[in-house]
Amino acid sequence: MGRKFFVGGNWKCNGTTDQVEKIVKTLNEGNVPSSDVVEVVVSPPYVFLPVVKSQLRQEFQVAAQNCWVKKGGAFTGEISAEMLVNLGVPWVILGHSERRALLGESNEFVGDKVAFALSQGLKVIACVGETLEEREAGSTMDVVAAQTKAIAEKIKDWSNVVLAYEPVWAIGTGKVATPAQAQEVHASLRDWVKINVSPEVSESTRIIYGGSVTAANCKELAAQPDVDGFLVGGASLKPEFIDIINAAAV
Ligand SMILES: O=C[C@H](O)COP(=O)(O)O
Repeated sequence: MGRKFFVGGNWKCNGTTDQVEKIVKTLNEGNVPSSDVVEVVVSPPYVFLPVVKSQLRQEFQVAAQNCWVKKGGAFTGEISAEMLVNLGVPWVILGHSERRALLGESNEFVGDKVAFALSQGLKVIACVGETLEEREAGSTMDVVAAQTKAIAEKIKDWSNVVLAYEPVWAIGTGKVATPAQAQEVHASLRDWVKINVSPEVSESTRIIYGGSVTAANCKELAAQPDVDGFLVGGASLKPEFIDIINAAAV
């Protein structure tokens, strides 16, 4: 199949310069598989991107946690895709559920952002996932499909996209999806992409899981055939992130 395992660390809105440098030191000293085996991307807050990029071991990459939906200009407080490219930041996380829920980002807005970021040369970690209410109502796959469709309608080339399935009820709650729950949604999502985009894109696109991933649960999740990696929040700030990077290594 050849989908390289992908581990993203989303630091969210955390850190001081000292803390960030400490995390980078831990990452730099960690024993991890070669970048041929695992792709590692860490996502500090915007303001720390330059320092992290300059200090981080070369085989690890950085991602921004968001970017503006179109070309920069009179958009106070926003950061444009062109600026990230200019800084040499290769990746951006888009559509994270915290932004969807707290900042009202709609499926369509996220689709537009993904399309614009790709057009500028960024690689995108695009997040989808259902709330607890939606899961309990049995609409998990409808929600995930609608979020993915809004992206699929706006892009043609999926080679620079990683899909992150992050059930909202599992984010920061310690309530991780079981390996079977994660596999079920990942397989359905891969199927959706096969039918609605193409079999090739479905085969090659990495679908990673996010939501209370820790050193303790990552191996079992990583063993699922359609789990191609992780997007880690809380645990990416801790030394156990190194264990998570090693999750797929046998
Ligand atoms: O982007 C990462 C996710 O929101 C997961 O966060 P968490 O690992 O703290 O649950």
